[in-house]
Amino acid sequence: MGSSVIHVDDLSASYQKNKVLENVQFRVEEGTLTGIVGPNGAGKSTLIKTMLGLHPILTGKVNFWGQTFKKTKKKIGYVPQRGSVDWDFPTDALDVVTMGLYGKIGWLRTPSKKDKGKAMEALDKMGMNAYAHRQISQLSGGQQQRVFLARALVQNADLYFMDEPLAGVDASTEKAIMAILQELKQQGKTVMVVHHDLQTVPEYFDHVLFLNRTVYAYGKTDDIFTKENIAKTYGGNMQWIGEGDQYVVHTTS
Ligand SMILES: Nc1ncnc2c1ncn2[C@@H]1O[C@H](COP(=O)(O)OP(=O)(O)OP(=O)(O)O)[C@@H](O)[C@H]1O
Repeated sequence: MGSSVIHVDDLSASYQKNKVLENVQFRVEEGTLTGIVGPNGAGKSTLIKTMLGLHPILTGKVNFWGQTFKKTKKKIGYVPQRGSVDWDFPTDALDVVTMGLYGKIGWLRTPSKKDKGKAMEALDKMGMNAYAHRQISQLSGGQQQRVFLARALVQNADLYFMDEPLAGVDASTEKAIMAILQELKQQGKTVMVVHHDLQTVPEYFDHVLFLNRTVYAYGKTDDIFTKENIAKTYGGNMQWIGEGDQYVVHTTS
């Protein structure tokens, strides 16, 4: 059994006076692949941002390997929501991926040939080597997402947070991204992914975090991905059809 990588205790966060996270509490074991699910506005993005020091903590504590984020941030990778990034920034795909190495090579150093080689390798892995010198604004949404994944790969972190990497991508990109997530897990890395499609949760994730302002359930998908937990987290808006491992979930509003 792996040891706990993430400890979140009594975490709350707000925007002005609007508390959007309250008493959030969970532990995540090393080498797990967790899907973070919950309705729109549940606080999934805010949870990640708060854990990574991008949004202030109102109360509570977040630890990685028993230490603060500041002390461990080099071991942590983050893939933000595609919509939150300025894609008009004039840079090409290779540069975006090379930036993933900056934690290691330092901001002031010009990337070496070897660094560029590593970045090319990651682009290749995501099927994007032909687009290395394409401006990022001229890539499709799915291609931008692949570039982001390549950037996370070169960072070679031990823990990854990804905010909806599968949103708006086609079936082949979804497959490519899931293969990478599985590979990271096989390497013993810990991955947390905000995910919207409840139907694919049992196939994609070994753990699931049900979030709606607070944690409704966290644990092994086999144990806690139940009709009851979905109903609790989503209110009356979800309908469960089928039995056993037939997960067919419909939004009714
Ligand atoms: N910058 C902001 N200023 C004010 N309120 C915000 C801001 N960002 C998010 N919120 C609010 O905080 C709550 C949680 O938002 P968050 O984006 O974390 O939810 P989410 O679960 O990621 O949603 P979605 O699934 O729709 O992406 C929402 O009510 C949202 O309106």
